[in-house]
Amino acid sequence: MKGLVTKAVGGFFFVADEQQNIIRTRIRGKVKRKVYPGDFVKVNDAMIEKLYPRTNLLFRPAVANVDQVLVIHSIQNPPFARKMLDKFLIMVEAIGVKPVIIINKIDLKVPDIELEKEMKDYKEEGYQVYLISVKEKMGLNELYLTLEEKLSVLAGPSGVGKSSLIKALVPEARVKIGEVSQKLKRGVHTTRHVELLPINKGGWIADTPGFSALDLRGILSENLRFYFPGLARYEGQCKFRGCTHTHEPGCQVKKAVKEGMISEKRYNSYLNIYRDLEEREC
Ligand SMILES: Nc1nc2c(ncn2[C@@H]2O[C@H](COP(=O)(O)OP(=O)(O)OP(=O)(O)O)[C@@H](O)[C@H]2O)c(=O)[nH]1
Ligand SMILES: [Zn+2]
Repeated sequence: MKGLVTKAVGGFFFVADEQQNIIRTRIRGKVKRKVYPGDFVKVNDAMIEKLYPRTNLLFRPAVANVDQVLVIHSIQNPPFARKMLDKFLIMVEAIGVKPVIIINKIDLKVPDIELEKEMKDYKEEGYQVYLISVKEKMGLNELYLTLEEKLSVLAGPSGVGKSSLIKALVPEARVKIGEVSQKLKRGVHTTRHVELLPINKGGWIADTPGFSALDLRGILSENLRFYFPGLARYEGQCKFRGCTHTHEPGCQVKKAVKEGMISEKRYNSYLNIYRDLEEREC
């Protein structure tokens, strides 16, 4: 059978079939490459015989074949911060995985934030945006649908509700199993093993969130424009090849900002982060 590795621990690999039934396997010595959660493998007699090629491999958490990263922020506690959200989006874009924006805690009333308006820019740029409250179970059904048939990883700053969301999404019994095995593991190992948890109709979510700390190391200012979909659309249309859309004459991006085709806030965010990166590169 072809299966999905959900967890690798102590020389064992837990592999799920299409119905999300999980069996414990070992691996044949002839499979030389390291196998990660998210990998597709061929299993015979509870032995992994083959590793299928992967589309990507994330680090921290180490998960293969990630379909989307759910970038979660909260409206309050911690307060919503656009620059922070933009940086998370850049990180996900840079690894070539699709980001999905989630704003949590919409049950908290914040008079000076018009969330719908704030999110309009992102939607126009092509991002899926979900406004939810894990606490009040608002918006979760809609979110559920985007998780079908996909492997998702959560990312976002501390305290925004990542663990709460995972618990809300994964059926009760499965979470309990996860918690028990977590306790058992702690006694034996100190390392944290990523586990993929089944959600719905072939959907999986990693129980360990990705990069909660933010740094854009490895991202060059000259490449930043590719990680803003609204700007990337104009690639090759400016007067100068490799135009960074910052100071060059004949820039179609700047023109589009003036004409209201590109969100001014998003463009300013680009300039702001561009300068941060440039400063670091000096
Ligand atoms: N008001 C409100 N509080 C929430 C909601 N979701 C989560 N919280 C609370 O926010 C706090 C942080 O939630 P966690 O799920 O631990 O957040 P996290 O992102 O996993 O945090 P880290 O583990 O630090 O990365 C907890 O006190 C939750 O009860 C929500 O929808 N509304
Ligand atoms: Zn330009």
